[in-house]
Amino acid sequence: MSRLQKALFLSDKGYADLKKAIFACTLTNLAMLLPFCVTVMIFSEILTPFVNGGSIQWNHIWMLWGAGIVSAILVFLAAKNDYRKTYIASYKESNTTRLRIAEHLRKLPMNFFNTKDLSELTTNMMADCSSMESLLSSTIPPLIANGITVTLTCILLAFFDWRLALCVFITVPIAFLIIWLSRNHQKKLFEKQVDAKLVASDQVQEYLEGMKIIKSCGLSGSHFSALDKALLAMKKIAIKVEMAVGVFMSSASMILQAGIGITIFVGAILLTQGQIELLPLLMFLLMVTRIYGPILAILANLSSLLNLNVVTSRMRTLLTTPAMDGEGKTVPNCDIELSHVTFAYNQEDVIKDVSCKIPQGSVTALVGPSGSGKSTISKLIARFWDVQQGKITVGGKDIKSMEPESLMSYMSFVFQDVTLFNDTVMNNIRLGNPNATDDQVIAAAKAAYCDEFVREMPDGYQTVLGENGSTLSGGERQRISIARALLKNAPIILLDEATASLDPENEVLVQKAIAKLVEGKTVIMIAHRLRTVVDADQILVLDNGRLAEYGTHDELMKKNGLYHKLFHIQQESLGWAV
Ligand SMILES: Nc1ncnc2c1ncn2[C@@H]1O[C@H](COP(=O)(O)OP(=O)(O)OP(=O)(O)O)[C@@H](O)[C@H]1O
Repeated sequence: MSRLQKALFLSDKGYADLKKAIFACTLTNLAMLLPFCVTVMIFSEILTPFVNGGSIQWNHIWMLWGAGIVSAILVFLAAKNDYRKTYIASYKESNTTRLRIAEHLRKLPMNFFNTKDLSELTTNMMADCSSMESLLSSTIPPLIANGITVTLTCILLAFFDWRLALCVFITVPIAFLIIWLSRNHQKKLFEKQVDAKLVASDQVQEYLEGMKIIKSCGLSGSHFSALDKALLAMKKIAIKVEMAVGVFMSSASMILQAGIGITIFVGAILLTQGQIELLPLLMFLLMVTRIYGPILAILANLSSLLNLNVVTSRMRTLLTTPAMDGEGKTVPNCDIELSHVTFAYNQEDVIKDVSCKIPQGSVTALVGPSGSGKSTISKLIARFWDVQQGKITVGGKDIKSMEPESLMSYMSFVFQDVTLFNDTVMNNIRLGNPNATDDQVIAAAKAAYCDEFVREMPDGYQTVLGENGSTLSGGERQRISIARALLKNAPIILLDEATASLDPENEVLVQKAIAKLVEGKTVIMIAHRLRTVVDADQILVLDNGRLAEYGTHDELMKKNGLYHKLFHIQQESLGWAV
């Protein structure tokens, strides 16, 4: 893999396309020299009689006109090919990169998402990929193509008159030096700009997410000062970047174009000394006016390329973060065992030396005070995170050795916060099993008591739910998630007491749906209300990350420990109901 391919995170196809784009762009640049050469030749035909005497050769001029038309057609064809090869290929490649990032994200452990927020990842996938897109389409191919064209023109001019050619290019190294020396300053500013954009998009997202609070507390936009500040900072740094780039580019451009003056001056001396004739000198000067455009384009593209690292560093961090690996294993049964499991999200252990067995086909309830680690245990069993000490096995196999996807095929979740996608009801339920037919989806929806409310929607199962299904009630969302789980028909069900915040009518429907879902399955249930767990086969009582006690409801009540205490507190609070 070449350094450029590595630096730009290009796929093999993307790199091959980039090489084709550079070639196509070079062809266009060379083709564009043709009409110019024809113009110079026509000019020379017209001027020759004035300088050397004689008459204008009209047949030559008409032939050159014909050549001009042919060269214009060639330019058109080359530009069309160039456009196809550069822009279309770069859009394809950035699409591939976005999919690659999405695919990689899916395989990353959840602790990666603890350190990144949503807007940073969105920026990674959208803005950084767009910057790469523009590097691939409008920076790298023109940079290399212009480099080749300028070198060829330089050789041509040197053949014509090496002394004048030297005058033309004498300012080029100085212009390059200015851009090169300014690179650190530009890079720092560019980094600040990228950070400011990130902070601003973070603030915009927070502002939109907090709209309910902003409205309910009567806060106007200007009161949301963090957003104000972030947008102002972004504006300021954008102006600074433009000013800095503008100053360096115009200085480089000014020094570069001083080469025309030097060439005219030296040309005039050579003319007076009789070392060059007037007509060749005029032709030379005409060609010189064309050379600085591509060199300036190289300088502009070079400064974008020098900031390549800033654009790619976040993408590099993301794509080089090791994914959760493992083999696509099958397990002989669904017995789950935790042995001496210890886990910390950051520094402090939140699960401490927990060991327990969850036999296949049993119902296990996880209970304990808030923050005791119930959700964490269920997420560790699903391998959202890897444990730091001890191990978790399913069917005797360490889940660390199992590919997350194959482990996930044994599990279904029903959590309180249901995620729905901006898609039809049918497709939202089908997520449980992408291969399910419409009839199977509808059967699962019926079993989860969704059918009735779905049919009342404007387009029934084809109704688009909108952003996270905001038009549905909590109970309806829950039932859709149960329909998904029913469709998946996984042998292990993880339930986060799903009915906690529902009204009685919805609670009955959801409970009935859950009863169908858990039939004959291995169930792990996070319970906040202890009256819902009295029939569980075993209850694991967690206290500050430790397994304080376990047993059936009756056994635990007899122990007179934490469970007994929590149960009584809840019974009493039920009596307080207003
Ligand atoms: N993503 C996270 N990053 C860092 N700390 C976390 C994260 N999720 C949970 N914690 C911390 O881990 C501890 C256990 O949290 P967990 O959610 O597992 O408890 P819980 O018993 O399910 O709580 P609750 O009943 O309130 O839902 C808590 O101290 C919590 O603050």
